Amino acid sequence: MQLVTAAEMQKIDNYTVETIGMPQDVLIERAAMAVLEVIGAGHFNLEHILVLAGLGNNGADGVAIARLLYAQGFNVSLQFVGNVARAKDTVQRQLAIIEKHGLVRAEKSDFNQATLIIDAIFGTGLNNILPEGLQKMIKAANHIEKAVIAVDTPTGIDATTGEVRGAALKAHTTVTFGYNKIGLTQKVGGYLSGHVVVKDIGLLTPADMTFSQPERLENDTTD
Ligand SMILES: NC(=O)C1=CN([C@@H]2O[C@H](COP(=O)(O)OP(=O)(O)OC[C@H]3O[C@@H](n4cnc5c(N)ncnc54)[C@H](O)[C@@H]3O)[C@@H](O)[C@H]2O)[C@@H](O)CC1
Ligand SMILES: [K+]
Repeated sequence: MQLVTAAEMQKIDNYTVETIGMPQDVLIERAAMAVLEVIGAGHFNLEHILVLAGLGNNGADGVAIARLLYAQGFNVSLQFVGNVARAKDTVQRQLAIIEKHGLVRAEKSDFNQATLIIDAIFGTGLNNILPEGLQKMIKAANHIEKAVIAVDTPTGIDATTGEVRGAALKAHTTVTFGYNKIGLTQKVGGYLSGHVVVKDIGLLTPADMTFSQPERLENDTTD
């Protein structure tokens, strides 16, 4: 299996979108569909699904996931973390769709009511310690031990090193896109990611791509 750093994943994302010309919204839709597959295949309690979304592409995946769940008739709440006015274009486009679709954003989340939490706050774009308010929220969410599915990476885990950036939302399952990330296999990140499922969403790798960590065979147990 090939493991990648956050920077390598960003290079692959950029190549797919900028060089190949795959629309980002297509990748977001495929990412959301991949997460729905994992939700459907698991034994999660789907009575009340809470989607926590950030302001970048990880958040855009989250809005698309909430929309697909809503369209299937699930009881879903979508809550943003951060000021939506500052969200990336990809998020704004997803928001414009759900507005017409009828899914209303929740102003405040009730963790106690949720039977499943979808973590789409930060993914491979995480580059700093989490804001203090978010750290508090994450610690409170970890405390009540709800089932969490992380989108691409658990929020707060550095995808390259597996270190916790202030606080991290513990996942039961992490659905990661394209390649598994080194940080989801090492240190605390390995534990907090739970069961990691790698999903193909149509990302394309440049032919001359080099990776910092050599590919390992599935049954290779050497370090
Ligand atoms: N780029 C693409 O083409 C695709 C990206 N995808 C998703 O997009 C994610 C990466 O998206 P982004 O690069 O937009 O990044 P994120 O959505 O992970 O983060 C959003 C932004 O938050 C800011 N940020 C980082 N750390 C912060 C901190 N500690 N406190 C406050 N703000 C902080 C950064 O400006 C970052 O770009 C992936 O994990 C994946 O889920 C998928 O939708 C597939 C396609
Ligand atoms: K996430």
